[in-house]
Amino acid sequence: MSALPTDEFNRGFIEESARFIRSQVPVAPKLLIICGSGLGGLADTIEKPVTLSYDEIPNFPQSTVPGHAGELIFGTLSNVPVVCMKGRFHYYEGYSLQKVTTPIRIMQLLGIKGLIITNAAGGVNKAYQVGDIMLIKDHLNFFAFGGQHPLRGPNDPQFGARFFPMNRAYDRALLEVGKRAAAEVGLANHCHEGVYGIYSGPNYETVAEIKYLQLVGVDAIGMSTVPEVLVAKHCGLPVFGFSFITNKCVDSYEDAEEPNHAHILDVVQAKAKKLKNLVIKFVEHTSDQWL
Ligand SMILES: O=P(O)(O)O[C@H]1O[C@H](CO)[C@@H](O)[C@H]1O
Ligand code: HPA
Repeated sequence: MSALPTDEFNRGFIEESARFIRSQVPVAPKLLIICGSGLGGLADTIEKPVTLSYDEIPNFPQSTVPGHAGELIFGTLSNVPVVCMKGRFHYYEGYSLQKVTTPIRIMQLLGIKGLIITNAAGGVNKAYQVGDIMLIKDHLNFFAFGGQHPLRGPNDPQFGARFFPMNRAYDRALLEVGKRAAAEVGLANHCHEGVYGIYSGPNYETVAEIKYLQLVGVDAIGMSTVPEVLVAKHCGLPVFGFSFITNKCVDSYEDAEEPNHAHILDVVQAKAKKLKNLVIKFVEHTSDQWL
């Protein structure tokens, strides 16, 4: 009989990874920070860092995308024990949605109390400019409309309930803190609240697809984040997320501009310091919640 995709998502499998990490890391993390494409520099701000390479950890997926180093960085930020994932996994890499999201479950077993999730995304909303940030207030999960879900298969009630709400997936109070933190680091005029849409990739969108996304209310489009947020919400973790707008999506046949991953990484690099400061401020303002 062929294995269910959930075989790689079950408790025994994930516990093996968690046990290994516990044996290597002096302090259990309270907060997980997932770094989007090129955003690995967010981990530079972590104090007393301890690095584990993904290839050392049993059952952990491997990063295959440029701009995703493939390392876990443990340490503290504003006295909060954190772990930063320098490198996330995407469905287009060939991983199942279960595999893409196993790190969330592993970190939940290690005791995290919340998730900060980041990504590089294309600006679908015409008002968004390259270099802006969008605090994620909601998402459109096109995978789910097609019946693809990381939680398809037997439910493990020790992680969460079979059926669970997503209408407040992106914590409203944390979003307000994010807004305040953005203003404090000088991003007030470059900060939006919006809806993230997931596209499978690996190609960027066609003009017709961008026009469709504009119609259905997507503000920024990327190829990640949604699966991780689903699994985080399933196990009860509050989520704060932001997209960094690396390119304006092309919605006209007259426009010869083409999105390009190397360029996207350069754009992130240019704003890296402000984004780091944003995360530092956010953790500073919310530290009591995680300890
Ligand atoms: O979502 P992150 O991992 O930031 O990466 C984004 O950047 C890549 C495309 O340039 C895609 O993987 C897209 O999802
Ligand atoms: N589309 C999809 N994913 C992306 C984009 C985009 O325009 N920019 C960065 N990640």
